[in-house]
Amino acid sequence: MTDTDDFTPKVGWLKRLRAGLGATSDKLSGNLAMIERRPLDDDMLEEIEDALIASDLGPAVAGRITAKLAADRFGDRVSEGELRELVAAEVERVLMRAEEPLEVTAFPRPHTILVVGVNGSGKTTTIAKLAHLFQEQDYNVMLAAGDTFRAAAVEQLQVWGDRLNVPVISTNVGGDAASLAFDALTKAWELGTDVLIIDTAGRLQNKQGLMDELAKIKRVLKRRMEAAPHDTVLVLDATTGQNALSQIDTFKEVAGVTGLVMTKLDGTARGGVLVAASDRSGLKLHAIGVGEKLGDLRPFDPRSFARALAGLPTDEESKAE
Ligand SMILES: Nc1nc2c(ncn2[C@@H]2O[C@H](COP(=O)(O)OP(=O)(O)OP(=O)(O)O)[C@@H](O)[C@H]2O)c(=O)[nH]1
Repeated sequence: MTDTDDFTPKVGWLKRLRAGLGATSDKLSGNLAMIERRPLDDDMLEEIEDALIASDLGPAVAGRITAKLAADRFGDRVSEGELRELVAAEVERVLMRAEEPLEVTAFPRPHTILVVGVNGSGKTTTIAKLAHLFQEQDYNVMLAAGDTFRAAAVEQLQVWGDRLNVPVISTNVGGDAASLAFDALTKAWELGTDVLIIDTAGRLQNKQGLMDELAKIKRVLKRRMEAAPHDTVLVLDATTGQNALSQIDTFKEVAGVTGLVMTKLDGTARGGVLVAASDRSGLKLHAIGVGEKLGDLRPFDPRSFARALAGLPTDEESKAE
């Protein structure tokens, strides 16, 4: 461990979540402020729907919120606060269905997690953060540097492994990712390691090549352990906005993704895309990232997230007042 500052964020998770979502909730508020101009009519409903879509919540979520407004409040003057409450309730409903932390359930061990995503999505950092989360729960962890195309990716994972005091299995650049994954699984099995997290390449420019490689990794893992990988997690960068949605479609196809992690929610006004992504994909949402430190990635409480996104106090904050 070289730098404890990497590990411990200085403020609590709820504050970090609110600060992280600040730009997103400011944008939403800005977009919705026009509601107070006049009573709710058809044009106003359309404007609200557009504003919700412009806030990245997605057409389906936007449609449900406006339909509810139309049914319950047509002709009324609705305050911005009331509208935010309605947004928070719908966002909470969507995220309640999706939220599910990664659990170490495999028996025998190791619980094997394949991590996929485009280069630059924050995959490597996310793997380190997940390892840290598991360590906090007293599980021991092994990492496999399966992005064998980029020396920098292998080195970066190795640096995190050293910091976390976690073994990193790697091979030479250009080496076979599937045999690396097989070796790592064998080693983790022999050592009784609880969790094996496997990094993968993210070269979307060669979709067929990537699909073949990920399919081969899975096939080879299954030869060693039928149930592996137990999770195939797609890492998404929230700052890419709607692009994240097309990445989900692609990686569902090439990798059989089972769940999502969304990073960099602190660096963007486009955090609403988390809601659209969950609603549209039906995938599990394991954790969100709101900063660069190891403690900045967590499973999350849908209600607190929804209220912070809508710019409303969370239950905890209301109680503290
Ligand atoms: N602000 C912020 N930065 C993050 C978050 N997650 C990752 N990052 C940063 O994003 C940058 C890219 O992350 P990496 O993990 O290095 O991703 P990469 O190596 O570019 O891409 P991969 O090939 O996917 O590993 C790093 O500087 C991370 O610290 C987050 O939740 N918030």
